[in-house]
Amino acid sequence: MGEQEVATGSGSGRRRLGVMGGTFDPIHHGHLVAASEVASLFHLDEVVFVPTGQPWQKGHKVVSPPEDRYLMTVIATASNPQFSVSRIDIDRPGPTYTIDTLRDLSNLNADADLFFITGADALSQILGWRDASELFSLAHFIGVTRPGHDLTDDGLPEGGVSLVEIPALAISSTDCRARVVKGDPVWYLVPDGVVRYIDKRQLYRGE
Ligand SMILES: Nc1ncnc2c1ncn2[C@@H]1O[C@H](COP(=O)(O)OP(=O)(O)OP(=O)(O)O)[C@@H](O)[C@H]1O
Ligand SMILES: O=C(O)c1ccc[n+]([C@@H]2O[C@H](COP(=O)([O-])O)[C@@H](O)[C@H]2O)c1
Repeated sequence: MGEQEVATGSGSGRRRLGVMGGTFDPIHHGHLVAASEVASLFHLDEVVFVPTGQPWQKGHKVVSPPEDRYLMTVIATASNPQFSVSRIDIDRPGPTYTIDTLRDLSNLNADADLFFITGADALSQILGWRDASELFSLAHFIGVTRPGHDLTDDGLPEGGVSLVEIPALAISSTDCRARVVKGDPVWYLVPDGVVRYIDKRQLYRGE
């Protein structure tokens, strides 16, 4: 894709599918704003949220069951007709690698160009991901600003990555979990339905 086509899709006639991968433990407004901003800036037709199955780089941390993270993602995205959620990573056995996510999504969406959305922190780790050099042939990567992290495409293939500034939300899942442990509110950091779901399932209480 040329620069103009990346930005607007002009001339390709193909569907433009955003992919927002994450552990989403829990999903919060930082994730949702990132997806919404990129959808608007890059004229995406849809953004599919893909909760990880087994996030291998978070192996040292306790991660909530995939089904809980999937359901919170469904609850958080349900009201936006442009957003959907995929089970592909939670249904695939073994550790989750983005190379598999993108291969599966491109097989399922042969009519679409893929745009993988990632925060500045994740983007800076990408060269350590499995089959990193192949990732850029399957999707265009869009790195978004995140408070506390430098956004850079140093070392990444030219033309394979776009960097965009989005409204700064200093929210992390780590902080949301810590707040629940302390009994502090997570209202307005995560969608209302996610606050209720965390409470109903008593998530993060034992950490
Ligand atoms: N506040 C935010 N602003 C922009 N991007 C974000 C923000 N929070 C998360 N992201 C991006 O969303 C994707 C999924 O993130 P993830 O589910 O690991 O959330 P997290 O808040 O980083 O979680 P944790 O604190 O548990 O590491 C990553 O690409 C991450 O960089
Ligand atoms: O492919 C990899 O090796 C790889 C390593 C770490 C993270 N990722 C992906 O990056 C996205 C954000 O991951 P995380 O762990 O920050 O929630 C998510 O889609 C992960 O599957 C991918």
